[in-house]
Amino acid sequence: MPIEDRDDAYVLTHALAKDTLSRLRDVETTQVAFRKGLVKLGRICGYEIIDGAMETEYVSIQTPLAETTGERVKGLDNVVIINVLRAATPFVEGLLKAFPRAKQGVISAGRDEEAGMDDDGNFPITIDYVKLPEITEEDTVIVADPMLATGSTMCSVLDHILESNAEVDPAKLFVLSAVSAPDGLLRVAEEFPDVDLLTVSIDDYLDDDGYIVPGLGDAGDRAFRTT
Ligand SMILES: O=P(O)(O)OC[C@H]1O[C@H](OP(=O)(O)OP(=O)(O)O)[C@H](O)[C@@H]1O
Ligand SMILES: O=c1cc[nH]c(=O)[nH]1
Ligand SMILES: [Mg+2]
Repeated sequence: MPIEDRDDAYVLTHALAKDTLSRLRDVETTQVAFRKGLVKLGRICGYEIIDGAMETEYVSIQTPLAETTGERVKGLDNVVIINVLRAATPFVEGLLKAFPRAKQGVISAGRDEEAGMDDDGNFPITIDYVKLPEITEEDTVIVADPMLATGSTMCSVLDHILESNAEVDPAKLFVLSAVSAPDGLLRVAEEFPDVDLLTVSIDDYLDDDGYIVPGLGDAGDRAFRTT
């Protein structure tokens, strides 16, 4: 089974996802390789979500030689992908290879690193820009952000998504990350019990600056070559 239920989250265990994440973790990985790795990981995660969480239906097909029965994935037109700027941009580029017809939303969210974490381990979050598509009851919504650390960003993002769609519950709501910290998973699960958390790795802990250890450093800085 490529998706394991680990209590805190569902973990995507595809060997290529682990391989790709290991390359992303390496401090020697260059900006270009890092960005390409996030794209690749997004594509693998997309395929795994299709395999593990979406249904198929039988369809009748006429090949050049005979009539036969084929299988198609249901609901691919009812997928919404939310890109949490900025680090999710290459990750979402990969996801879109699996869900090319997805509706897309964008939320620009940043941790106030200067203010730092408060005593409860949360960061102040600045949300600058929100543009979301309409979300319907048939939709599978995937909120993508490669890093889930304290969970402060994701909780703010989910507040915005759910407030802007207060009348409608989507069929499924996934939070997809590459690397998660136990604290962040717990916080999102407590505040949003109806959300399914998907991740490639649950790492060990957060350091005093709110970085995931062992983690991969600052995903936005590594992908965009800022410091
Ligand atoms: O769980 P949290 O403690 O909120 O941390 C996770 C957030 O931190 C990073 O974004 P950052 O604020 O560095 O913005 P960036 O993507 O522009 O680099 C990351 O992409 C997440 O959005
Ligand atoms: O470890 C972390 C934590 C937050 N954001 C990142 O990019 N990395
Ligand atoms: Mg960053």
